[in-house]
Amino acid sequence: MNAQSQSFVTEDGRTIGPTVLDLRNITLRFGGVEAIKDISFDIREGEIRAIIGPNGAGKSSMLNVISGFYVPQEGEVWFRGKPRPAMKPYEVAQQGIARTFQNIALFEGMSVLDNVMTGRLAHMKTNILTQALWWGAAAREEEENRAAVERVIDFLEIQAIRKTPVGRLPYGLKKRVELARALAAEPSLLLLDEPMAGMNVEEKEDMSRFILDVNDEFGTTIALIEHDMGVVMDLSDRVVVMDYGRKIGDGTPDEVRGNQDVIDAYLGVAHD
Ligand SMILES: Nc1ncnc2c1ncn2[C@@H]1O[C@H](COP(=O)(O)OP(=O)(O)OP(=O)(O)O)[C@@H](O)[C@H]1O
Repeated sequence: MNAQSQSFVTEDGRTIGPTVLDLRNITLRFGGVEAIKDISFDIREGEIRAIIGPNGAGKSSMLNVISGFYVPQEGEVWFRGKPRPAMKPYEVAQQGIARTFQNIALFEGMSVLDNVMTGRLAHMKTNILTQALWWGAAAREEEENRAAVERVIDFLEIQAIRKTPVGRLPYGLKKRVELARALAAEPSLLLLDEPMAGMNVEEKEDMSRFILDVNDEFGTTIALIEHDMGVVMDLSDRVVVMDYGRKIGDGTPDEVRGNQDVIDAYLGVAHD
């Protein structure tokens, strides 16, 4: 058994499983700009893994590599023990990876329920032809999709707004609906791009609780980008720190807090 297939226990007694996603020597360029420079790190089953760093460090680019939106020029993405070929984002979604976006990407004119329902697209197997030929399968699938969506709506406590058009909701609730849509896909790996951005303290507390509950109840592995250091350090099992496209730190919140490169580059400026 190699190190990547072993489990370990975190500082607060949580068991983290084997490696789900292994990023190996990833380099991503946009023309002359190297957004990611030779970065390697892994994400393990059941953990909450944060990616932090100053503006422009390359965090969103990294999340886009993981979600299949960008294909790196160098390096490999290994998923569940196999190198992942270049894939379309919907193929990545079919592998059980779902995400939310830095700038909310919902259908503003549609109801909360319909928005969350779009999260089931990766699960929809029947097409118009099979629906016409075989009503039974289509009806069963529709029922499963509805049930999954209702579970998520209950879990995230958004029953009261299920019929409300998303455009009428306050910002914090929109972020929660976006999380609901990602969860409706029943992902095994959930990617959250700044889930607390623009939220007030109360909304951040709610979102933190939901993220922890998702991880706890469904065992969902979570990778998140977040600027609020308090939130990151409270939520995460392990943290990767990026700066100017490079990885400058990787470890538990305590290890990262004590890393001089991180203090110099980032934490030191904002936090004592
Ligand atoms: N589509 C793109 N085309 C060209 N350059 C890009 C593109 N996306 C990102 N970059 C550049 O890559 C670098 C990393 O950007 P990225 O958005 O990944 O950083 P970030 O850490 O997520 O920043 P922030 O915290 O501000 O969101 C930046 O120099 C950015 O200008």
